[in-house]
Amino acid sequence: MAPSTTGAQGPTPHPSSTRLKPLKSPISPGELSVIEKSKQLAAWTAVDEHVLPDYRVIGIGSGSTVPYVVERIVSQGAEANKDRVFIPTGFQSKELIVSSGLSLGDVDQYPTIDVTLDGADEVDTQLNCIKGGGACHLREKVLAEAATTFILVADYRKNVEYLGTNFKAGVPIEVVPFAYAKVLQNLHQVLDSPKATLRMAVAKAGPVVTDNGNFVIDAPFDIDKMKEPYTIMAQIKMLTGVVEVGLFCHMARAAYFGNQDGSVTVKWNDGKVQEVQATQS
Ligand SMILES: O=C(CO)[C@H](O)[C@H](O)COP(=O)(O)O
Repeated sequence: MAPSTTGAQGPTPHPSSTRLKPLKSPISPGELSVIEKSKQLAAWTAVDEHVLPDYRVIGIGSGSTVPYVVERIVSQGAEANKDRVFIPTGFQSKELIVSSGLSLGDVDQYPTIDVTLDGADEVDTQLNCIKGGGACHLREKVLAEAATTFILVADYRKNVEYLGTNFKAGVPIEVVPFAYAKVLQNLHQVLDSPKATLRMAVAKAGPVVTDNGNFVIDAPFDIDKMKEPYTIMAQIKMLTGVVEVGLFCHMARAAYFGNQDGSVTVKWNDGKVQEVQATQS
């Protein structure tokens, strides 16, 4: 967390901090692409069903769907949000919380969270998911586990039968930097992931460095292994030097997928699947 600066006049607000935003979405629906619209539908529907008036501690995940989660929470109004605290999963969600005028907290202050809403790279029929495309999966998993209810939000492309169907980059694995070569070797030689690679930064020379100062390895596995995500997750997690694995198994209560036709598919952890007409305003 960035330290807050406190002067004689009291705390100095974050430069992008504003008062709570007005009720209406700042983004006109006509300006959104089909994929963006489906992310928004999923996020809004999930917020309407799971961010309840008496909830006080709310976890905010990472990725491109999460801004719509925050947008919808803000639309619940200043009164609904005034006694709430929002816990981020990384730099992006911290900025979102602060710039929306919501109160920021951290999981070490609030180890019990009423609900955490987060995106996913892919979700299977049992609500196992791949996370970590944005390299935030360590904090994301902590906030998922700390939450009484963990909810996934995504567009229709992420709704699959088996993990690894569309998301081919592999399982994101956060590792301590000095152990990365050893873990890569383990993945290549022991866990049958010959294409596992260190994730490299795009606008910086060298590897991606997570919000926790660690590196990320992306490890693709055969579909047969991905059909048993808990097994492969446990095997990876046992490698010394691994901090966290971007496979979230048996954690989500429900997953909301926005569809191209404007409906939302809701998959529940008891196997129930619903098609709902999405929230439009
Ligand atoms: O796990 C994540 C970051 O670590 C994200 O939630 C995941 O990558 C989905 O992001 P997006 O909605 O942008 O596709």
